[in-house]
Amino acid sequence: MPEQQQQQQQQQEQTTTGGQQQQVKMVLVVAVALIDSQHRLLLAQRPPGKAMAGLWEFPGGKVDAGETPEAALVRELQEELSIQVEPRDLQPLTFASHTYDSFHLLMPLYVCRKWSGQLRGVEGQQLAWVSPRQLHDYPMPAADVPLVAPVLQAMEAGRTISA
Ligand SMILES: Nc1nc2c([nH]c(=O)n2[C@H]2C[C@H](O)[C@@H](COP(=O)(O)OP(=O)(O)OP(=O)(O)O)O2)c(=O)[nH]1
Repeated sequence: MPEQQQQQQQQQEQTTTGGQQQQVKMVLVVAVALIDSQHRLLLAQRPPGKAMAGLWEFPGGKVDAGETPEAALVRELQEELSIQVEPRDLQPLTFASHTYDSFHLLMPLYVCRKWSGQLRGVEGQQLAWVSPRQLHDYPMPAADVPLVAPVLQAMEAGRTISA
């Protein structure tokens, strides 16, 4: 095997088996940019007592073992917001890949414009419907910052399509 290829393989093995490299705890979270007919985005505030309390995030949560990201998101939206979403109405938009102090977050972000049910914060979390202009007034977790531009684009695209 050529030396370069051998080095690449060794690097891969170290990353996947732990080898000499530092182990990374990878956390898979799935989240949604829920956009309503007035082109506003739903943000949820992280409650007191949790990590990053007070920051505004995209609704969602951890993907359980054996679950697809879409199934996890459908479940989380039912549990957190009491709404029903069809997997086909979840459009992949972008993802976050961010290293926090104690874990690495990998978070696919979907856009959803269609749901049923009466939306409410089931866990008592504060919710806000936010216009593109207001979005910068809502402090978000570090991982979410690079997602703001694509989300704004999706909000604007919806406005153009429905105009
Ligand atoms: N749902 C969501 N989570 C986010 C966003 N940005 C971000 O860094 N996260 C982080 C916060 C948490 O560490 C993790 C979400 O998992 P979670 O909601 O199940 O975790 P949690 O800390 O609220 O609660 P727990 O179940 O671990 O007690 O992802 C976001 O926009 N939406």
